[in-house]
Amino acid sequence: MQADLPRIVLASASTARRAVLEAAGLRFEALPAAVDEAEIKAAAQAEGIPPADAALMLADAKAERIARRDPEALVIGCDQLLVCEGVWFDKPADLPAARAQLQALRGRTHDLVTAVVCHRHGGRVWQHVAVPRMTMRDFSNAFLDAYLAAEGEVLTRSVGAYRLEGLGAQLFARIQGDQPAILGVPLLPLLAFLRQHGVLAT
Ligand SMILES: Nc1nc2c(ncn2[C@@H]2O[C@H](COP(=O)(O)OP(=O)(O)OP(=O)(O)O)[C@@H](O)[C@H]2O)c(=O)[nH]1
Repeated sequence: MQADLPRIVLASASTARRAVLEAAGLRFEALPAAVDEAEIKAAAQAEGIPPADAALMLADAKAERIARRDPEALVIGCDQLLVCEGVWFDKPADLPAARAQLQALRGRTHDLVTAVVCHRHGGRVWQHVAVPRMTMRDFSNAFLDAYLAAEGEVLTRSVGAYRLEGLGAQLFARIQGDQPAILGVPLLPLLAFLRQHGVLAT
């Protein structure tokens, strides 16, 4: 790698996001951004801010937090909101909450409003929002309990209380959108920006 390329930092604690970018061959450092997401989400909803703008606000907050430490770095921030029939869902606190959330989502269609931003030299230099649309089967409680038992606590790290890249695929009747965006990173638009920004080989 040439010496003058910027350091890339992913402002995220998400193991799925990290895995998507590592698998795509990106070399970066992952640093979690200590941002009060719940507070920003609650304020955005109270002000009637649309989900895509709220997700961008959250992604900006994470990127800004990390970018302050090194203005030269290219900092990637992401955020994903789940919206089902106007209701915003969050990562479930525990397995019982995951069960309740999956019961609320089954037999319905929800959007994963997925924002990614890049910050450098003190400001946002790029942004993108992808909105995969997920239609869940009306699966049985027996199926649901078997799924929760098979996956366990890891489901509390996902906004939908599922992992598509595994057994979770059996929860769905239809998926509109690409898998990296569903896992939390609109990958191809981000890679295109990084090439255009001279960070990746063309
Ligand atoms: N493994 C997996 N994770 C998913 C899936 N769908 C959503 N997620 C995760 O759900 C989380 C969305 O919540 P966010 O608040 O955007 O991210 P986070 O986990 O808090 O991580 P930060 O980037 O540090 O905010 C992300 O970690 C996504 O990777 C999926 O199908 N599989």
